[in-house]
Amino acid sequence: MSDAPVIRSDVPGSFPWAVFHERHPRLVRQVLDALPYGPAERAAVERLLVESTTGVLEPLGEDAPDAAQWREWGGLVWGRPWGEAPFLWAESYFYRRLLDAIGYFRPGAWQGIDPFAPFKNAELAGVAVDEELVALSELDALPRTKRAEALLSSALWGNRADLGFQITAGPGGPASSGLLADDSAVLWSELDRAGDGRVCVVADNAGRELLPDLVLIDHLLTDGRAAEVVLYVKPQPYFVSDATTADVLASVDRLRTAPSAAAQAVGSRLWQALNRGTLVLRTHPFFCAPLPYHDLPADLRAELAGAALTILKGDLNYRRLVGDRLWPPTTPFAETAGHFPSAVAALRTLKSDVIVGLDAATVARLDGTGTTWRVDGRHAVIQVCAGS
Ligand SMILES: O=P(O)(O)OC[C@@]1(O)O[C@H](CO)[C@@H](O)[C@@H]1O
Repeated sequence: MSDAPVIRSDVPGSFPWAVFHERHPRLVRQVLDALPYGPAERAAVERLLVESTTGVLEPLGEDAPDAAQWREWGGLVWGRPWGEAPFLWAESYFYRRLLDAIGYFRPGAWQGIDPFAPFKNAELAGVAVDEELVALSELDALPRTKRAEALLSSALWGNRADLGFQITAGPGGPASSGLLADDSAVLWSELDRAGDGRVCVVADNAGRELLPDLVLIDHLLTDGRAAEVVLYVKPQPYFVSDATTADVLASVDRLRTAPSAAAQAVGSRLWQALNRGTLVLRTHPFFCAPLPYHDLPADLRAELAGAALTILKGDLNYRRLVGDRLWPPTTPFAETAGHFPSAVAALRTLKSDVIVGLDAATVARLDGTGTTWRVDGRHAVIQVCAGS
């Protein structure tokens, strides 16, 4: 076990503290403004905000379908201030309790209604998406290697389009300033080595991140880099814009009806791939669990073990892969990701304190800038832990 400190949200002024005390209050206002929830839901959401900033962790009611599971996942945290729980745990539980507050799992009018759908829909409908999809037609003219690089890059930087992050950083966030680690050559060689195996993609955000992810998946399938792609999505709304099955369907539809022949062709091929079973959508409750991937349950571990490569998208998946700890940033990536059941690639823009696999000169340069480089979304990594 590592002795790197587990990140918590009880240090005023820290990034995790700001998530609870600045990001969540804004998020809650936006959720309550976006849908006409009644007095009971509104009061429950307000109570959650007070509990999660100044109160102690209360378990789910016994009538919740996953109450027993969460009691077990919580272990000794119940009755403790939220900030004393691991940040990863507490943040995940916040989203579960938000669904509880708005009646997502309770029989009634709000059952199954995604509280984040208004934001996701607005993003998907935006003209910026049309412009991005029109640009797809330029890719056909590129040589194979350049096309693959461009698709990987847009799937990577698409991770900035995370609606939770934008609540505090503003739309689009600051301009990007580059890759801090780039194992993309290893990623492509892992795919080539595996020939026509199965590639798993663990999705992150819907909308402007999922669209380039889907275009990359189409490339893997049509370019002979994967015989089958399994796309894992969340079983329920989570971390604001995380993709669910409904979001994948909306994105495929957006592609098929886009004002760009190239985008329409991608959308049609993905539809056919779903029909044929070369593209498979899957989910698992563990994708909304408050735990690191080190604790993968046996069934999901076995499923992922069969992959030639698993691509994990985004910041939260990165935190779950390497462990949500204040690692020395020069800790080798393989030391923290080697437990994963298949070769694994992380495509992540930096939006939280966790980082590994950097060289000392890069860390010194970034620290010397005096910026919030670990959390401001301007930097990214492509890190790969190859299979044996
Ligand atoms: O996983 P994603 O969408 O890339 O990022 C999730 C995120 O916005 O939420 C967490 C803080 O709330 C951080 O891990 C990160 O900033």
